[in-house]
Amino acid sequence: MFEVISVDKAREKILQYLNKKKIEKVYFSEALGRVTAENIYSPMNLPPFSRSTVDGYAVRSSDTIGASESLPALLNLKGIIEMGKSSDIAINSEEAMGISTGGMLPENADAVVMMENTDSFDDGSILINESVASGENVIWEGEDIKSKELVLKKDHVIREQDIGALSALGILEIFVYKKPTVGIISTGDELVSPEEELTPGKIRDINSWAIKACVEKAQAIPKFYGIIQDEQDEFYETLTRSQIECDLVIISGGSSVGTRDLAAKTINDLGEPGVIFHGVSVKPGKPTIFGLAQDTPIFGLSGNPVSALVTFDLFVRPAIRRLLGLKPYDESEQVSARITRNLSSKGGREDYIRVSLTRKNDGTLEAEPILGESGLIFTLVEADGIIRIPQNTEGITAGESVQVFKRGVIK
Ligand SMILES: Nc1nc2c(c(=O)[nH]1)N[C@H]1C(S)=C(S)[C@@H](COP(=O)(O)OP(=O)(O)OC[C@H]3O[C@@H](n4cnc5c(N)ncnc54)[C@H](O)[C@@H]3O)O[C@H]1N2
Ligand code: MOO
Repeated sequence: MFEVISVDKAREKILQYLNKKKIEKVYFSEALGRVTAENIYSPMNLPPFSRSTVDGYAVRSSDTIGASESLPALLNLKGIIEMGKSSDIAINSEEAMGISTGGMLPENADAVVMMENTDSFDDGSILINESVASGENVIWEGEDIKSKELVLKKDHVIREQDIGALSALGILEIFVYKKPTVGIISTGDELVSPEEELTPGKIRDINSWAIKACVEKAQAIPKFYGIIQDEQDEFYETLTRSQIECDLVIISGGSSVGTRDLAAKTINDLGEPGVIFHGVSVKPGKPTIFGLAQDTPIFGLSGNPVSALVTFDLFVRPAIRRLLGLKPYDESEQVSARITRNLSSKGGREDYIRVSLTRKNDGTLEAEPILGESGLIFTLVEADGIIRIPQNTEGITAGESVQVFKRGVIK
């Protein structure tokens, strides 16, 4: 039998071995949610020229001193600045030019008077009914960011606005941490693929597909290695191939200690350091394995689909997030809710209970436990999340507030 360690210890050990992030270049518009692997500096001033923030007249502010509705300043209209065109005209003393919001300020102008604060006089001149200060209604060249200034720091998670900023600066390619390729192996003589007809004793493969979806959701790239039989040579050959081709490998099934359970043995057969731990004091997911073959992290998850998915969240997702340069645990994935029933738990073990969530009229959430064996995928289909009963408690009482790890979108 295996020796179990706590969930915290298991997570600590996993992260200890996951410190080799790879880097790749991506097109800026594909970078949402990725993490910068370099400091990015601006190649230019933004805006590249001083711009008006209103529709009106570009002026020299000194020409408007003391102007008011009762005593307007009369300025000569030198023309109109067209949008998207460079203005090489300069204004001189007592001159103004028509300008639109975003238009390029003519040379010598340092302010813009809003249209509504002017009156037309004749074709060639305009009355200015207010005085404007230097810089009023203007964004100066480089006011947003200056050439060589830091745009995005290394280890920054790229958001929508960052992509807009990269576009503004014409920064087309950036270095980010590489999306890990994750090998997925399902094991078991009883498994067939979803297209196949079932014959007695067979079941369709759940884990390959559910884990593939988990991997995609975690922003990594899944790579299927199919269903392999509980047979040593095939297992060894597939694991060797996947360990070479992938950044991380997930095996489901064969994690326990039965004679057919080949995962731990095969990970050890692949060489040093082999299995790092086998067995975690958690339900479901007790037989979880973590090991390394030639530096490639390998997870052996239980064949029971609910265990496989719960332990993916607990152990594999933090590992993938680490390789992507993200913080291993994302607290935004949790919400608080009130539990509707008493739940007991064996001390010395963390229990994860599936729950369905209901939004009450007062806006709070209620969590209803869904009990059942970890082989029952529909207990997870009906669930909106999972709650944790900590290792050193004997349960939770109805009405208590609990943290729910979301497994889906809360309606
Ligand atoms: N004598 C003991 N037996 C078991 C123990 C134990 O402590 N002593 N632990 C049980 C627990 S808890 C778990 S969890 C499982 C772990 O088993 P394995 O990881 O070795 O997985 P398998 O035996 O291969 O499969 C378990 C179960 O899941 C089904 N399965 C497997 N793969 C898939 C798949 N891809 N899609 C759908 N279903 C799958 C498989 O048919 C089995 O029913 O061990 C218990 N036994
Ligand atoms: O530890 Mo098992 O994962 O309860 O089904």
